[in-house]
Amino acid sequence: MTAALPTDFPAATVLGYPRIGPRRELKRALESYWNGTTTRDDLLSTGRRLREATWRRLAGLGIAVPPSNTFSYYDHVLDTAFMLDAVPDRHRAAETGAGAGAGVGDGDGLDVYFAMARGTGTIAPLRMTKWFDTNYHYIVPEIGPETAFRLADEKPILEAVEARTLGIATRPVLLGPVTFLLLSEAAPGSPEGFTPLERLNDVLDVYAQILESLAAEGVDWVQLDEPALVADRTPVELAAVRVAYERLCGLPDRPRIFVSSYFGELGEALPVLATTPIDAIGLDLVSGGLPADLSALRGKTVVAGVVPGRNIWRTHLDDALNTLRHLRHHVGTVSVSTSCSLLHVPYDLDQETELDPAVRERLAFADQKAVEVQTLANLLAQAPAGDMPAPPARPTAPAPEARWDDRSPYAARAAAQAEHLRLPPLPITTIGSFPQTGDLRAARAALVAGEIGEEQYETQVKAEIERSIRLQEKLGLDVLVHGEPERNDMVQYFAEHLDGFAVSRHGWVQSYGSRCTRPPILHGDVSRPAPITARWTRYAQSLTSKPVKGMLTGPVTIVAWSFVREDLPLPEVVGQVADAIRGEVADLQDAGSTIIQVDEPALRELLPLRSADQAAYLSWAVAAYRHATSVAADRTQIHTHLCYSNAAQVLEAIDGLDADVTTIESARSGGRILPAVASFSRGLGPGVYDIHSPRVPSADEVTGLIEAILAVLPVDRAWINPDCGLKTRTYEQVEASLANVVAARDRMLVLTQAP
Ligand code: MET
Ligand SMILES: [Zn+2]
Repeated sequence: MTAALPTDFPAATVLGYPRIGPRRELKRALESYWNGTTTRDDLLSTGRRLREATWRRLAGLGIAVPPSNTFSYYDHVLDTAFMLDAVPDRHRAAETGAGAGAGVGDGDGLDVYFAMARGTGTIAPLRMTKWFDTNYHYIVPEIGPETAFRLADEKPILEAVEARTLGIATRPVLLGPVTFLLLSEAAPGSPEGFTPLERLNDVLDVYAQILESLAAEGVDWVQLDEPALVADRTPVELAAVRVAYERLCGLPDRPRIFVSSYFGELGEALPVLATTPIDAIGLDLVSGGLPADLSALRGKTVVAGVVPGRNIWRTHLDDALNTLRHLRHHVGTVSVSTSCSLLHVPYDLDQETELDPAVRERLAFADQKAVEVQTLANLLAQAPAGDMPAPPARPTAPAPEARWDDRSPYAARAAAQAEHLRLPPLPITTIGSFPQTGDLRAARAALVAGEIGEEQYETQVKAEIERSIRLQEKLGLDVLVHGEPERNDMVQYFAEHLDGFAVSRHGWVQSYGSRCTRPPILHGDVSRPAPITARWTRYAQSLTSKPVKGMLTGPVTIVAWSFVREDLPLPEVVGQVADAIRGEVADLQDAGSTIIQVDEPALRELLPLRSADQAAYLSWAVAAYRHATSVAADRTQIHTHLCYSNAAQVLEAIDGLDADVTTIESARSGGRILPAVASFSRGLGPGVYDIHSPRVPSADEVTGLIEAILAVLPVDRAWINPDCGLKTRTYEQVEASLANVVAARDRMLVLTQAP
């Protein structure tokens, strides 16, 4: 069957939509499936219901042809790897009798799929890392010279058919082949110098097959997402773009091809893409400006991303309309869309009945953005033809001058701290949070609902602090934490206690798999009306003679994980938050804390995608951190913590934070960061326990990781700790794992101190 004559691209569209469910239904369905309380059929039917609700909702809001295949049981990059059968051998073993041809689309392959995402009792998962400069994490596929690609999962086709059965025509969304390969890493054992992009032609065979099947199902348009093209790309990579789209466009029977780019400007990739025969091209006109030369786009449908897809402020409709009119004048055919998928914003502002109306009226969530897109398409249709000067680009603020009071040189601080703290060699610490028990979550919900009072809640928080302190003492850890039981989330907690922030009730966005965060809304000037954390740390310290670390979230991370006002330059907003955190450092120190940790796990996340912009960012980000921490006296030991990041890219900046001790995720990626951090001149704790998985590492395994650390770091600067906080684990897992960490460290000490 050949596709019917394809129709024009819809006048208004969104590039994607949240998938976790308006009430996080998918989160619940996944977690209960994983812990065995519900069946696979329960999970599959939740998936079906959420997809149907999405398509109906978008159609109801005026999005005539909503996107499909934007749903995922875990992550869309993982879906793509699975679809292509890029399944590492170690995960194939997790197959529970489903046999070859089992997909996620039909549910048969779910166990292998989840093994890739989360590991099993014995098999390590694939690596996970941040999706461009967002707080969403994707699973990193492993591709080798031998990976045998084939169409193993028909999910994109099944979803399009599923929607059509409901009477809704959709536009299937696929991760583009070039971005897929650029985000993949070489499978272990690949020859030196191999890059996954070398496998482009084989991957294209499968994409060709999918496009042909979609055409046969009567699909008019397919969307191929190529966000990797907004970062710096080599000539070889740009040539791959040409190869990919000439090949796919050359298929005799195919849907029309829309290539969307987002998170920045296409730059030198634009002329390459524009000279392939693709039918439509998507530009993110929120994070980037209009291309200087619009003539290259003539003859294509330009899908103009003028409605911000990843923040929650209303669109400036006048500016957006002017951009659209200018674009239409110069290129001809223009459709209106969001700047990127709406995956990164919450569902519906109408659910937020408790928000301050003055803040609320400035906001738009996913559903409101769909309406904005539709509104703009109508305004554009009514607007007379003719040129319109495009609104001037938002001025980029000059980076503020880096200012902080320097602490003494590290050697002097280290001596003062050694004298004061008297820690054993290879000290063991944790990253801050201890398991958030069901009881605690229930108590917090009861407090919010007014069912229990502050006092009762506080009693329960104190009981949790005591429980974690007792456990840490029993296990023999050296630097304790209070466990953060009073914090719902490491950013939201601070937002709730600082002026200038609002918090939403249902504003969840997916972070990874079933995990969501509820980013606070930073809408005004930030200040600290009263001290926040010192009293909890002081209480924990009253229970033990071991040092208890004070625990703070850094200014960059607080801003990175919030929705941030647009009317002030980002460095200025971060500077305001740094001031508030500096106040907390001072308070903790005054309350007797000898060790204070200021976490910056999001340091790399805000790193601009283009290398030309990176140095300026790193300099103001580092300055903010140093401003926040430099109030510490020499003998106060400052720790920082980073995770989820490809930290290698920002090592110099991490060093520039000048923290006395840096703890960093490492176990999850098998210690591959170690060679790069060996040059660190201060204390360093590469993680020896991957807390993302329920697995308990054996003492032997941890010993191996400590050995690898000591191969690159001197004993007197090495710290032993997990990869990240323990809040997502159970007490049982944590106790068993940390006991093995202590056993491994003790074994190592005997070895290193043997004569
Ligand atoms: C994502 S980094 C987490 C750091 C925080 N202190 C915790 O342990 O939860
Ligand atoms: Zn972390």
